[in-house]
Amino acid sequence: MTIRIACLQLDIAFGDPQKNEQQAEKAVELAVKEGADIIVLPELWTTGYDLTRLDEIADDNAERAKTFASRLAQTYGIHFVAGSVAKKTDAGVTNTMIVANRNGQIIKEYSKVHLFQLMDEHLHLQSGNEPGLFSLDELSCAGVICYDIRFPEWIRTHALSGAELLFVVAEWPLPRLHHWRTLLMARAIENQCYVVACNRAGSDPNNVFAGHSLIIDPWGEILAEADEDPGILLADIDPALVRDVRSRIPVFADRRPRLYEETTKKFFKTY
Ligand SMILES: NC(=O)CCC(=O)C(=O)O
Repeated sequence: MTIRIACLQLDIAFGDPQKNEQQAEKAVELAVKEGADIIVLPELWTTGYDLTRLDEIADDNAERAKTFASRLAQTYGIHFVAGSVAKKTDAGVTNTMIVANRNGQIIKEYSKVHLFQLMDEHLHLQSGNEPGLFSLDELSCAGVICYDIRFPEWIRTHALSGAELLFVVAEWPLPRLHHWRTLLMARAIENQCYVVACNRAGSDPNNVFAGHSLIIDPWGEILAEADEDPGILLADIDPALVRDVRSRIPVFADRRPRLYEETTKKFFKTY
C-alpha cells in the first residue's frame, strides 16, 4: 500500500497570519487534487519569524491553527501535519506542531525541544519537553521541528519508540542548505525510516530560506526534492520498505546501549 505525501513549500508572509492561512488553504486544495493522503506545512507558517511581535500575533493555545487544521483535514479526508505555529500559553510562547487526522481530530501537539539561538528563539520562546510521537492509521510517526534534526540522539529516541516515518517542519536558511540535506539523509539512513521534510521558501527581513523540501526513503534515497521556489512536493511512500530495510541491516538489534552509557560515564566532558 502506498501513501501519497505532499509538502507545501510556502513563501510565508512575515507576521501576517490571515494572509498565510489563505495561501495555505489554497495550497491544501491543490495538494488534494494531486491525490495527497498526508499534507505537511512548514515551521511557524502563520507568523514566520516575526518573534518581536509575538504578543500581538501568537495564537492563543493554538486554537486558530487547530480549528484550521481540523476543518481542512475533515473536509478533505486527509491527515494533516499542519506545520508549527507560535502557541501562546500561560507559561510563554512555544513553537508547536499541530497534527490532525482525517476525521479532523487533533491527535498531536509537539513543541520544539531545541531552541535555535542564531534566530533568537531563546529570547522569545519556551522549549518543549515531550516527544513528538503519534500514529496515522497503522503508521507510527514522529514529528520534530527544524533545529531538532541536529540532535541525532533525540531522533533516535523516536525511532527506538517505533517511529517509521519522521516529519520535519522547518524554516531553514539557504546558507546551510548543505547541512539540511546531509542531516536529513543521515537521519533517514541511521534510523532506517522515511523522512518527510517541509521547509519554507522565500525570505524575511533577516534570512533567505533554502526551500529544498525533501522526501527520503529508509535507504537514504531521495524520492523527491524541491528547488528554492514555492511549490508542492509530492512522493509516494510504501511503509513496508521500513520493515524490509530494518530486517536486512538490523541496526536496532545490533546496538550496544550499555557500552555507550558506560563510555559516556567514564569519559564525558562538558562543553
Ligand atoms: N528554524 C530553525 O530551527 C533553523 C535551524 C538552522 O538553521 C540550523 O542551522 O540548525
